[in-house]
Amino acid sequence: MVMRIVDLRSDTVTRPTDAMREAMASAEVDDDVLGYDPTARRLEEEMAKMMGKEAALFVPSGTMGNLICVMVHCDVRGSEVILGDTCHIHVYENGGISTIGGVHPKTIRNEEDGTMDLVAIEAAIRDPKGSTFYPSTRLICLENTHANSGGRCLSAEYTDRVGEIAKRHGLKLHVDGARIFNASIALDVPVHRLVKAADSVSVCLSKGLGAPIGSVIVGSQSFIEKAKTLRKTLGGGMRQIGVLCAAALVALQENLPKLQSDHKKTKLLAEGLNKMKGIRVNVAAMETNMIFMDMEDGSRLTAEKLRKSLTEHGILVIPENSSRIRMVIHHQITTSDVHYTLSCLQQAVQTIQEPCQN
Ligand SMILES: Cc1ncc(COP(=O)(O)O)c(C=O)c1O
Ligand SMILES: C[C@@H](O)[C@H](N)C(=O)O
Repeated sequence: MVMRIVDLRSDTVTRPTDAMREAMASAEVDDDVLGYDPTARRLEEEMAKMMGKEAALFVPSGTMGNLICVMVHCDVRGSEVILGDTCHIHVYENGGISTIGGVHPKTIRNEEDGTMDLVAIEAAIRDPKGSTFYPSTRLICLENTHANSGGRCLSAEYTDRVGEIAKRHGLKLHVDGARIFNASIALDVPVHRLVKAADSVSVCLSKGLGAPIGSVIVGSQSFIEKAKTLRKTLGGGMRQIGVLCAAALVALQENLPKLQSDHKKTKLLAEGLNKMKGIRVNVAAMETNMIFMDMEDGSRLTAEKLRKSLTEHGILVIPENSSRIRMVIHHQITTSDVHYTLSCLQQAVQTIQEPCQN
């Protein structure tokens, strides 16, 4: 029996559309190491223009995009980067900025809305006079949207303020913009305005945009030239990458306009979940395409029990911890999938909480 699958694990799970596969098959390609791949060049020019930066570079993943950006900015031994304690670079990238980049992380608590307190940022900057003992601060990293706070958006004004702090202290600013397009749509602010203060941005093509692979980093011409060399050093120099970039160009065309509806489906799901006994969702905080669904104390509900029950109905989710499940909406989740998820979850909640009545 073919089971209905509703994959809410992440927005990284989308399958390439037929249009993407056709574009991949017919992509114009060349060797992007010996020269440049024409389709990659088209994507990079398009992304640089959209982000309001001089140049762009296709990279195999967001993790490599962030690593390259941090390493280009922090190219002096003993460098330190200020970043959030729950940001992706610090939590999910295997400590690559340290193990490979030799860069020291200085974490600051991420607030519930994904920001870091501006006073705390400035206070964390090392005093250059203390260089006998201290690493030297060279970079501040932000993440927009901020995944571990549930896809919360950082405003352009907040990013500008962090940029002013960076400039005042001769530092650079990197934005992990894996889901920057979600922030742009949710805030109704063009992406180039959101990242105006940033010296570099890493943008995922493989998340809400639905491309099968890859990210693009953007920055100044000289920054991207250094980034290209470092990409090769890290083993990311790729040959006929037009096959991949062609899919990303289709994704920009096809799926960028769908992000608004992803957010609408997220709200529909969040509001439905929040009505269930023993379940809590901070609906107002679900600003983009992610939901954190919390189980109330004493509700007999656990993330594992609900995950197991949902999986039996073909609904795939990832628990954040024993009493929280994350659900991520993407363009291959339909409104009917949202209603199906709500009805399966209602049934599971009922069964777990009132076993004797079933
Ligand atoms: C905020 C954020 N930054 C960076 C990444 C890394 O992207 P990738 O999985 O392509 O390495 C992810 C997740 O995938 C992410 O959620
Ligand atoms: C887990 C993390 O690496 C991924 N970016 C996600 O949000 O699914």
